[in-house]
Amino acid sequence: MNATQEPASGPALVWFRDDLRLSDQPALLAAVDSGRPVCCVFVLDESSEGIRPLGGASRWWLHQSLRSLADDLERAGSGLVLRRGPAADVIAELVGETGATAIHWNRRYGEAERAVDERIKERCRGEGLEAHSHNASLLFEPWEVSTKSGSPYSVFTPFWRACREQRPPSEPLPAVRRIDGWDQRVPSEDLDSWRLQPTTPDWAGGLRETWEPGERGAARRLRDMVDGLPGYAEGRDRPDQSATSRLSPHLRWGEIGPRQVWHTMMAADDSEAASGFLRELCWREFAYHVLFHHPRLSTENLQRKFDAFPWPPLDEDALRAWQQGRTGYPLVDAGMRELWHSGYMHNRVRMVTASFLTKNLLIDWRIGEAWFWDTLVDADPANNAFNWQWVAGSGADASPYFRVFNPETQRSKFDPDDRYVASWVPDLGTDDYPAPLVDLKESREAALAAYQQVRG
Ligand SMILES: Cc1cc2nc3c(=O)[nH]c(=O)nc-3n(C[C@H](O)[C@H](O)[C@H](O)COP(=O)(O)OP(=O)(O)OC[C@H]3O[C@@H](n4cnc5c(N)ncnc54)[C@H](O)[C@@H]3O)c2cc1C
Repeated sequence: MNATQEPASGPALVWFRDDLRLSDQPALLAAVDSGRPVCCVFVLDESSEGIRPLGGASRWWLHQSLRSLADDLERAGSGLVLRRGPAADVIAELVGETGATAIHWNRRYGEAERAVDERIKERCRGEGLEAHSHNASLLFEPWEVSTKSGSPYSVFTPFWRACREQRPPSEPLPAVRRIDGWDQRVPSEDLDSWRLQPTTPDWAGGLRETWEPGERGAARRLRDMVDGLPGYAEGRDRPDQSATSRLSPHLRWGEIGPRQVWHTMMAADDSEAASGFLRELCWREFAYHVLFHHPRLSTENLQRKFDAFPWPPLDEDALRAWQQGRTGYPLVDAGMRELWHSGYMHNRVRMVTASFLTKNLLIDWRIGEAWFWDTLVDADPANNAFNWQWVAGSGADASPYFRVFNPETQRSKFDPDDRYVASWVPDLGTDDYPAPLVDLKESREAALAAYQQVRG
């Protein structure tokens, strides 16, 4: 960074990350309120140590979301500078190029991301620049909720109770409508040159027809959810109904913040239904709480005794059948095909497909987590690994090891008329549909025998 710049003359940098919105956007609002001109930037960082590369569906989403953010910023009076590279170096270069005197960002909670932020903060301190971090993506930050003895929660229900007993999450901040944008041009890369979208083959048709990435799409989903709130409690477990919000990718990229969701729901007429919905939203908070305290969540068993789990050698054919939705179990296949087509899968079906992979096929949960990471539009650093470990039994407040979801029982319970299955598995009942890959009873018993070895 160039310490010879006149301190007061430079802009405030706003570094966008998982917070691609203009409303309830503390970093942006603080920069605007500081009275300095504002230079908005997004850095595609695929090379800092420990940063996990984005999956394919997330890359697609990010492309659309950045386009939408750039349009919204332009309407408000600012450009969006796009750069690629190790974030700490890129931000340092930008400070040098613009003479920025302050940097604002919203906090992230992964270990590698925090290390990058810390490096930048240290540099700023050394050079007399202001570095301000804010909370945009959680209701309660991981260090704000703890047990009476001061330790992190490892069980959800007391965590949820503690969240409710805390002061309510603060009100969302007003949307930024006018930005005094930094008018001296700095080079920006072309979004298309980042190749976040597939070209040939173009597998994103299903994503395009299903989603509207960006802040407007997120607000629309929230409005629809308020209208659908009365049906949530009963319908949320039913993949054949559209009872859930589908806010997850919007929350993942911060096109909407949880404070906005919380307060909108609290203002809704049906407080009981709202509370049921907010409980689910707090699973997201809990996953981040766990990620913060167990940074290797996507690679290490939370319960270390599971390190001794006797995973057999990987059966590549079985894995491929699961990925392609050709296991011969219609609910599993419907979920995996929905995922491939739309980048989404209903929560109940995620649990069933994950249980089938880890327990009926005895394939390591990390392999399933990686597939979801690549294919989900909501692939989330906390929620994905947290839930995989929950299903596998190795995680926090996890499903007990002996709980093996039976995909046929789940199908008759949660998709009683086969409407969901029929919409994704049109070949069911034809000669093209595969025979069952494994016997449910035998594979369940094999799983239980393997799990017995790590009980203790
Ligand atoms: C194996 C597996 C992997 C998963 N991977 C992800 C992931 O990568 N990203 C992700 O956002 N969710 C993940 N989930 C959690 C859950 O399936 C999705 O959040 C939910 O299906 C999103 O749909 P929705 O927005 O309509 O949910 P709604 O029912 O409308 O819930 C509202 C919001 O609450 C949060 N939420 C709901 N359920 C959970 C949960 N079990 N854990 C954490 N947060 C929750 C989400 O942010 C969601 O958008 C996973 C679940 C399983 C079983």
